[in-house]
Amino acid sequence: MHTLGRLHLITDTRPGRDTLTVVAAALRAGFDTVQVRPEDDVTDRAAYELTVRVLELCRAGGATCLVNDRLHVALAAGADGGHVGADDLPVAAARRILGPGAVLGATARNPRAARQAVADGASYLGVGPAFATTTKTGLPDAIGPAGVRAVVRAVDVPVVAIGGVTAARAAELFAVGAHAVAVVSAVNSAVDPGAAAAEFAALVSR
Ligand SMILES: Cc1ncc(COP(=O)(O)OP(=O)(O)O)c(N)n1
Ligand SMILES: Cc1ncsc1CCOP(=O)(O)O
Ligand SMILES: [Mg+2]
Repeated sequence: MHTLGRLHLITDTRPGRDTLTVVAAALRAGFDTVQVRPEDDVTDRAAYELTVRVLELCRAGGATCLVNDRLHVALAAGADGGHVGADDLPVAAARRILGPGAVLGATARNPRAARQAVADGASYLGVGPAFATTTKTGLPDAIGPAGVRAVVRAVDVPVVAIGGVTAARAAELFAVGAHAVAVVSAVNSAVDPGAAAAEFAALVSR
């Protein structure tokens, strides 16, 4: 039984987004994990202040709070852990920084990379892009549910499927063994983020 949540909201700090309002609405709807993911042009000070505010919301809602890339911000704010990918600190170094008890996610797109990330200390894997997305540039082609399944079969830590995930497509990912889904635009860019989040929540409460 995994204690990691099944619905991960990733913050969207791009201009025009009301990050904290979306986080609050998603938590009310049933999201159980928030990953603070400041864009690269966001200062550490602003990233820290955002994390402190998100963490308050997560604590009030019993949710887990993770920070993407900036592990010093995660530690300084007292978040539950962090997430690293190929351009970030290596997984083993991230584990040394966060300590043995923290949640540590690592991006992995194939079974070999997945096994290595787990050996290096990852407690969950972010796997994708599951489907095409425009939220992050420079990504490889989508791996689809079959690619997610290949990673699920290779490791014994929770797999969090990411990339182009909508409520309509999430069921396919759960069906191949993904423990969780992580979403940016499906909730942050929705006209009604709370309603969009509720559609995801309905999938996991069945
Ligand atoms: C759950 C989850 N999976 C994958 C990622 C992507 O991390 P990374 O490859 O380091 O890319 P950036 O998000 O840092 O641009 C993630 N953040 N979360
Ligand atoms: C950060 C990241 N890593 C792989 S896909 C992705 C972005 C996911 O965003 P969306 O849910 O809008 O497709
Ligand atoms: Mg990263």
